Formats: sequence, structure tokens, C-alpha cells
Amino acid sequence: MSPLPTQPLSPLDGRYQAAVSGLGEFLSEAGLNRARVQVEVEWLIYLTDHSMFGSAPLTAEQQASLRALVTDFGQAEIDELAELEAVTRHDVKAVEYLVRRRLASLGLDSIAELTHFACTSEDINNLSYALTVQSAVTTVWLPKLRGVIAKLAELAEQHRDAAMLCHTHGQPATPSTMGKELAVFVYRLGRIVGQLEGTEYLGKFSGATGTFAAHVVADPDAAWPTISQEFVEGLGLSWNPLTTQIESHDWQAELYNRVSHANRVLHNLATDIWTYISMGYFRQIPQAGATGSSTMPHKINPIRFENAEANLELSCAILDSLAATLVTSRLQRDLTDSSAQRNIGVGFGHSMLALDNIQRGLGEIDLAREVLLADLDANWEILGEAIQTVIRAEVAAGRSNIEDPYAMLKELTRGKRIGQAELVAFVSGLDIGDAAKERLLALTPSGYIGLANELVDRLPRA
Ligand SMILES: O=C(O)C[C@H](Nc1ncnc2c1ncn2[C@@H]1O[C@H](COP(=O)(O)O)[C@@H](O)[C@H]1O)C(=O)O
Repeated sequence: MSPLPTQPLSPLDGRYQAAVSGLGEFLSEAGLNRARVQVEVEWLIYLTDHSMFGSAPLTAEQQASLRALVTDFGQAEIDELAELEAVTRHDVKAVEYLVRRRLASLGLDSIAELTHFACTSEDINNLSYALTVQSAVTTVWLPKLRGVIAKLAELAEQHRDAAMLCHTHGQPATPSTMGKELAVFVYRLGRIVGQLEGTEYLGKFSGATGTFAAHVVADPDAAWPTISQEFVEGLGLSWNPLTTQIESHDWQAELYNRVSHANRVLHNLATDIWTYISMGYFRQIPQAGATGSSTMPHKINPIRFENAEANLELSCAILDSLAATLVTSRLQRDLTDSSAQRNIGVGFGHSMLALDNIQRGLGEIDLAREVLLADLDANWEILGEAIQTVIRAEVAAGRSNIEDPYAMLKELTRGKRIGQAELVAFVSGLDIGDAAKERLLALTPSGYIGLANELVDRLPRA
């Protein structure tokens, strides 16, 4: 057997590449290296703009040519960095050397020694991770989540009035509408999106042990904490003033916990829709050319929701691990965070893939209203709650003397299948006020939905 050509080991880089490719723009190694170049370049521009260490501000053209190193970052830079790193055995040093090489070719040798000035690698790395994770979350993952929420909100609105038998403990229970049940997920996910929108992306820029030691020795008079704050905030990040060598990663733990929380709510959605499909409440729309089972030709399987379930679990496993481990680093630093952070994209990738499958799955189901109605009609005993509650209200209001209405209805309905006729006969014989009796006689399982449909209208408008 001849060996295969090099293969991607992760399915995210193989069969699912198209669904997650937007994340690779930021959370891949190349995305990280491009951000590292950006931070190095911006620090050079900051130092020269402030004429530090005898430098003079670069011309607008020179600044643009430096920034073009970021915007034009491509395969040539990726290959060159790999070559440089093979020698340096240090990924950030390789980026510094790449920038220095470009300075030479741009005729900016005079500022070469300001490259990576007073920086420890983490000064570059933490800002690069904050920038790339921020971009991935705000421009790729959150929009995908918002797309799923919008689709769910559309379905909630569409099925606002579709009465449905509920199941608590898997047993028939007081009905709702399918719209309201979907709206619950819209509301839950919307809250988490709100929290995610408030994420603080923190950055530190204070040298080898977070003390500005090299900075102060190089220029005792400069206001280094202010410079650090200005620089970090200038990149669109929040400044972390007090750290060891590494940014403490608390913002990352907070973010990944929230993303995991969103994943878990989506998992609940996926398993609920799967269950509704298996109950016949949702019908799967056949896709032209698709096969359900390789042997049972009749089948359409709910594979979109099953794929989502598995990938949400994988995403949580990775993001939970990151959230749990990134917040500790021995003394002033160990390198475990660096190794772990290389998997941020994998954590988001599995979630992104799940979102893609949920989005597709939601577009391939139809509500089977007749099944919903038939199920409601087969379970008149669920009106036991309505009847006992109305009797109690009548007793409280002095219009009835019935003793222990709950026990009475329990006797009639518990563990039994009661039809419309038995319930009508039972209600007709009740000694309660006329208006209440009329209300009960008019009640059907599909009409016993409370305010379920109106509750859908309480969803915040997008
Ligand atoms: O500014 C510094 O570099 C300070 C230095 N701490 C480090 N900070 C950040 N990166 C470092 C550090 N040390 C190593 N490396 C480089 O990390 C890379 C680890 O590679 P891999 O195991 O593939 O994740 C790999 O490229 C390593 O070379 C310290 O001594 O405190």
C-alpha cells in the first residue's frame, strides 16, 4: 500500500471545510501570524509617530507601505515565516525577522531596532489573539448564530398559533403552541448574544514580567503605562494594566463559557427538534437526490440535528477545557496557554459547523399540523388541570361547595384516557356557576393553550 498524500486530520479541515472556512481567516495559524505582523507594525508606527528614541514620524506613504504588510499578507509570507521559524524555533521571533526584512526592502532600516521594541512575545501574542478572536466572534460566529436565531424567530412567528400537546416527563401535559416553544429558544439565545456582545477583549503590553522594566531602563521619563494603554486601546481592545508576563486570559474564560452556554442551549434545541420529528410533529422535507438509509429506502433521517448535537458536544469539550485551563499559569508564565490557545479555532469550528447544520435542518422541516391536532384530540384528560382549577376558583368565590376538586379530577383522569364525551358528561354534572361551566364545556385540548400564542409576541424585535 502506498502512503496517502498528506491529509487533514481534523474533519473541520476536511469534509466540513466549507462550513467553517470563515473562521480560518482569523483563527488559523496564518490568521494569527497576520495579526502578529499587524501588532508589530502598529507598534513601529506608534513609536515613530511619538518620535521615540530619536525616530521621526513616518510619512503617510511609509505608514501605508508598512500596513500593506498586513493587508497583503498571503502565501509568500506564510512560506517565509515557516522558513524563518525552522531556524529561530520561535514563532514570534520569526515574525519579528519577517518585519525587519520588509523594513529593509522598504528602505526603513533606520527603524529596524524599534521592531518588537521592549516586547516579550506575549505582548504580541495576547494582542493578536484578542484581535483575531474578536474578529472571529463578531464577524463570523455571532452572525451565524444570529442567522439561526432569526430563522427560529421566523418559525416561532409562523407557528405562533399551532396548538400542540406538551410533554413534561415525556407524558402528555398542558398544551402550548409550537411557536411559543420555539420562542423560548429565541429568547434564551438572544440573552446570551447580548452577553456576548458585551465581551471585553483585554490586552496587556508591559514586557517580560508585566513591569515595564526594559521600557523604564530604556527611557525613564516616558509614561509607559499611558503609552501601553493608548496602544492597546488604539487597536480596539480594552487595556489590562496588571498582569504577569501573560495576559491573564480571564476574558477568554468568560467568552468561552458563554459560547459553551450558547452551545448547550442549541444542543437542547437540536434534541427537541429531533424528538418532535420522531413524534411526527415536524415532517422532514425530502431533498432531491438524497438518501436516508443505505438499506431502508423509505427513510429520511434527521442527520442535520444529529450532526449538530455531536459537534456542539465537541465544541463544549474544547471551549470548557480552554476556559478551565487558560486562567492558570505557573508563577509569571508557563507555556501551556500557548499550546492550548492553538485550539481556539477548533472549539469555534465545531460550534460553527453545528450552527450550519441547525440552519440547514430548520429549513428542511415542515410542521405537521394534522398530527399535532390528532395528538391533542387523543388526550382530553389533560383538561383535568383546567377543570380542577376552575372548580377551586368557584369554591373560593362562594359559587360551589365541591370538596377537594383536585382529588375528584385525579380520580377521574389519573393514568386514564378520557374522551370528550366523558368530560362533557362530568362537567355538565358539576355544581358550579353557569359562566364557569360554559367556559369548561367550550374547552378543547387545542383551545387550552393559555396565552402561548401571545407570548410569542413578547420576543424582542430584531
Ligand atoms: O518573549 C519571550 O519569548 C519570553 C519567553 N516566553 C515565551 N513566550 C511566548 N512564546 C514562547 C516563549 N518561549 C518560547 N516560546 C515559543 O512558543 C512556541 C511554542 O510552540 P508550540 O509548542 O508549537 O506551541 C515556540 O515557537 C517557542 O519558541 C520567556 O522566556 O519568558
